[in-house]
Amino acid sequence: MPEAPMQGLLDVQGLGIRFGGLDAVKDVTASIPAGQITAIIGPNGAGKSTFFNLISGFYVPTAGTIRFRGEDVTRLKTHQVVARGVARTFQTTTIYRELSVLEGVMIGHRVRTRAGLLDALLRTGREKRDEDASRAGAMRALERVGLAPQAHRPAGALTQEGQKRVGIAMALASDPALLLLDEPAAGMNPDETVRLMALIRELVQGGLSVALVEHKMSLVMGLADRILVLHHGQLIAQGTPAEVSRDPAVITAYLGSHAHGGQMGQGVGAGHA
Ligand SMILES: Nc1ncnc2c1ncn2[C@@H]1O[C@H](COP(=O)(O)OP(=O)(O)OP(=O)(O)O)[C@@H](O)[C@H]1O
Repeated sequence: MPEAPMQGLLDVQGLGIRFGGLDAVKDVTASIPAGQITAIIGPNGAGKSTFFNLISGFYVPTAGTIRFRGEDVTRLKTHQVVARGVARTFQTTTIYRELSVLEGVMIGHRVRTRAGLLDALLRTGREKRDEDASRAGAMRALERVGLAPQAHRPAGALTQEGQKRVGIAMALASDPALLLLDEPAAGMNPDETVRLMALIRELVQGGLSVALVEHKMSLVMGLADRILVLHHGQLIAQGTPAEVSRDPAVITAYLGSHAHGGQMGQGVGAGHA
């Protein structure tokens, strides 16, 4: 496959990580463009989560480079990557049920950025100094996900959909340029999924760039501008949803995967692209 031109918001070159004898991600060269929605897909065990953990600074690669806005961020720690404008959500968000939604977003954000959990909970000097800025950032983030009116409710009182939005607000509170969403639609019903897609589109229209890992093909095909397809840790295809869904290598990869063959098969045949 020809190498992708290095002109994205985030570029990876020859990216790889080995666990023991296994190449979970191998020699991936790709770009995540600015102002678009990029989906990372692939059958079970393809390396999607690992790729995500690499580009968000949770894992240090054993090969290759990661550049964000042209800067080499390959070996930076997670909070340094966040500070440069990359933030991620998690499949399951830890909600502090007794705290207000606003406090939860503030703490969730701080834990992943500068102050540690103890700083945040014990309100050390550093925590207090930054609290006002943090509160304002958290409030802006809640506005962006439509939760401002619920800011002072206990987080545990929100619906599951509301709690998912809290997870997105936690990531947005650091005001990222690139938002990484880890299976955002997991556990959502079709109506909730449609509302989530509308929210992601709104965020992108507001200037954010988004990359997501997602199993739900209806969401991927209906939302993504660009798709990267991983299989056995390697990039086997990239392109628009229409291009990727008729790519023979992609179809073969999914058909060969017992767990997800049917799912991708429906996506390909149902004309979502
Ligand atoms: N920390 C780790 N240590 C050892 N092996 C790992 C680790 N993380 C992932 N792997 C292995 O790397 C491969 C890729 O896993 P990964 O979770 O990235 O795939 P995935 O595409 O996200 O899968 P799924 O769709 O099932 O979530 C798998 O074989 C997995 O067992």
